[in-house]
Amino acid sequence: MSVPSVPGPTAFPALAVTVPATSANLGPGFDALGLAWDLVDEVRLEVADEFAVSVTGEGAGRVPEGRRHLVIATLLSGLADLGSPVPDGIRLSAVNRIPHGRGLGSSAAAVVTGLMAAWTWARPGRPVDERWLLRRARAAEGHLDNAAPALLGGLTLVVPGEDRVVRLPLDERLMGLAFIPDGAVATRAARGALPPTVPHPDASASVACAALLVHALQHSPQDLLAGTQDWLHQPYRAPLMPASAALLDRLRNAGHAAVISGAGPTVVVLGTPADLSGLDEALGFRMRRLRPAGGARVEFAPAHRG
Ligand SMILES: Nc1ncnc2c1ncn2[C@@H]1O[C@H](COP(=O)(O)OP(=O)(O)O)[C@@H](O)[C@H]1O
Ligand SMILES: N[C@@H](CCOP(=O)(O)O)C(=O)O
Repeated sequence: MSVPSVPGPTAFPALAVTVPATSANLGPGFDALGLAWDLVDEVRLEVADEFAVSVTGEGAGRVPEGRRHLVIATLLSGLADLGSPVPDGIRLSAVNRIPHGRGLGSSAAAVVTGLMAAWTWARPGRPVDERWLLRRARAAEGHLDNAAPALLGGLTLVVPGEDRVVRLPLDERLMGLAFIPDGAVATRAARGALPPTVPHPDASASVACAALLVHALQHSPQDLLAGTQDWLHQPYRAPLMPASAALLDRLRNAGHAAVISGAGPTVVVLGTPADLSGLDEALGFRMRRLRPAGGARVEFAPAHRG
């Protein structure tokens, strides 16, 4: 079946999409909890005669160009899924701030960007269908704990077995401090390091910690250290990121609620401004203060000139 071509570029207004970085897992909430941060990718998209990609910042010169660029590939598959005409070309220009392969949800941000644009082009004026977007994001990513906060902002919980998400309140004092290493670890490789089963005591301790973590994030920062213990993924991934694992241990032994962000290798310390003050630089890591942020936004943009 051939896809109908578009009547003309004016059918697809130029779009500006912003999507935040995210920390998935947050310790014991593997594939379930996620938090959006004020570190944002900005992408401008418009229909053109061919596929053209221009990236500044993170991933510049390294991400695939043309149809294989993750935002464009997701946008095209989203349009096709919605039964929309698919353009012959797209011009994408991106200002990327989310580092790639560091556990801060860059790929989920790219997927959410493409899906938000697809929805806006295919269903102009209609509020985004959250279930559709989450279903497509799960198909692309395999898990929803990054895409959910990237879409909705704040703290989110993925409902098990469903393409549904609950947005949770967050203590207003909560902040993060990221230690971002120079080297990347692909999420796919980090998922490959996980065992098929875990001991029952580890699973039951994780349930208690995940529940305590939600309580701590909502009302009780003093419980963050106890609530961020993890037995499900961080220990198994430590050999892939020894410097991050060592930093994690050092910070936790000093009483800080440090976790591996997503699949790593970034380490994020959660806490109030007072909890995070006085934390020192770590060799081989750059530090970035993070504040919780809102979710994805899409706006009409002026057409490209020249
Ligand atoms: N903004 C982007 N534009 C194009 N490709 C991207 C973008 N962000 C991520 N990617 C792709 O996703 C890969 C990183 O994904 P992943 O291993 O899941 O790590 P992360 O923890 O950063 O999401 C990059 O190497 C790149 O191929
Ligand atoms: N739950 C996932 C989260 C991956 O997050 P990312 O930011 O590293 O892509 C996992 O732990 O595999």
